[in-house]
Amino acid sequence: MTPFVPPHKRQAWQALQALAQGPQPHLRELLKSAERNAALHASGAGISIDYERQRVTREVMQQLLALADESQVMPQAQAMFKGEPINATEQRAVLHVALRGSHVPNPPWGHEISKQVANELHRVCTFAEKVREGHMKGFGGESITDVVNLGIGGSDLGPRMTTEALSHLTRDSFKNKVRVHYVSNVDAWSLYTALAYLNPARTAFVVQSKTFTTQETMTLAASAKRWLTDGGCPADQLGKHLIAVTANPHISAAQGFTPEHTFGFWDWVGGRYSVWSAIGLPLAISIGAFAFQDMLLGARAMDEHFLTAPSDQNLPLLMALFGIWNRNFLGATTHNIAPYASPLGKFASFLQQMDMESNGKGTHVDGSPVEVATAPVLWGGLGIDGQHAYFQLIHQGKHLVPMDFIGLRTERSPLPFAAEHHRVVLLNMQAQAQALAIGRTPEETMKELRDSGMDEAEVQRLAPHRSYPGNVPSTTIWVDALTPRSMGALMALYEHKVFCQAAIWGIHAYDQWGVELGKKMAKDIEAAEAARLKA
Ligand SMILES: O=P(O)(O)OC[C@H]1O[C@](O)(CO)[C@@H](O)[C@@H]1O
Repeated sequence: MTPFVPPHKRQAWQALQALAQGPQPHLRELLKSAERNAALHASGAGISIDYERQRVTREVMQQLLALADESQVMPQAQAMFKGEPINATEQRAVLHVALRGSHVPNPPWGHEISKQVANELHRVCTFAEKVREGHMKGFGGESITDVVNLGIGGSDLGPRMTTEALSHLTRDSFKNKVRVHYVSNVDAWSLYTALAYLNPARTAFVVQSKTFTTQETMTLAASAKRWLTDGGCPADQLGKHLIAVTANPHISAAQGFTPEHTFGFWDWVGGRYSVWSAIGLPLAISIGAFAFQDMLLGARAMDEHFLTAPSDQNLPLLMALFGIWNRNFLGATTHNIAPYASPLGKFASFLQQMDMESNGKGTHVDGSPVEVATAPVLWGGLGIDGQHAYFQLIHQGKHLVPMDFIGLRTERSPLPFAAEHHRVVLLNMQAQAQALAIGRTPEETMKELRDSGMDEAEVQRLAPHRSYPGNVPSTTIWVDALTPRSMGALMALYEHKVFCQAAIWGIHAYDQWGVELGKKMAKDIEAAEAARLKA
């Protein structure tokens, strides 16, 4: 690879700047070309994207793709898949992709890693099935019926989000006798409300922490042990109720977690990319080992698509490029994620960590300050609910908010009238995308008001309030149906999008030094307080 050049010094970046400063056709104009619209679609791994509502002309697309080339995005991706230490500030490889490819012949990351991954995956899946079948017994010999996940950030958001997205698939499963709960917040109410109706004799805790030093999680784990002993569990039987998932098993072992209840992963798995590892254990308990492995296969399918699809058909790369165009050239400071499928209610929260903890950076890989914008503020939630809450701002406010609409082509809920619900959901999604894109001019508004019989003075008074500037860019992401496989592909799509953007911005996506200062200060305050009490 050639020496690092900051993004704004690259030829394609400068060409894009010139294009952005020139006359920009409104989406209303761009969308008139049926030929253009027909070309702006791509698909792979069971997912397709429609991007005719991005504010891109042929010239812009050419330069965006040239920028990806000039930024050596794909050689950087190959370096990641080969296990090169691309997380340079922590001197680590970044191999979450290996977690879903242990079956791949001749893996670029090497057979040894695949072997380790396959072994641990086997342990996780076997254990998850044992719990689901009621063979995990508590101190009184009764089966465990409730599993409480204690973890935060990447040790919570991935399994929590996917459990909500996919557990409906297993609701009727005769095998699953176990409910899974999640507690991330160290606020006592959070633990109290999760435990209020649980029976200590039938409850197990999965303490998930890559480091096994996170203060919030360790505080929750200590209280969980206390709750168990207060509930009658003899101290020497606590191990029956405690499971550790960590990359630091020597720390969990020192705290009494047994080897058979300890599941490992590796320092080359970033917390926010760890749901594919043993961190997925509560999800596997919830949806079953088979479905969990299916999710891994979906992610692997997206990995293959990412590595092999040509640039102009490559979903993660295209989504990264639209993000760069909107952020760096059209000046959007935020980005909204709007799933139109209620099981994806926590998807935006999951992506917030993935995107903002990865790319909320201000230093280039060579240590120089970044002079262009990096990750936008990513936010969102279920589109249907957003329509009746914050979409007002997106339609008429002063922020430009590019959007990802996520829709399901088929919906499989067992309600007999589900098709009617799905129809209403999808027509709303399509209407919002179109309304945001084309808007409604004052002239069109006046005509509509006049046609409704309104008198002219009222037409003049109301038209400015009832017009819409439009020109809000969006991508519509179509998922065939919500299954473990498509979920895996969708998550991996965003992971690689984040990777591509970091590769173009020239920043490290896989460290998170920004979160450390606050942690250190909390420790300093704690130490000062302890010293004051001792004095
Ligand atoms: O799994 P751990 O080590 O408890 O860390 C939890 C989370 O905390 C962070 O380090 C941020 O503080 C995240 O990156 C991570 O996912």
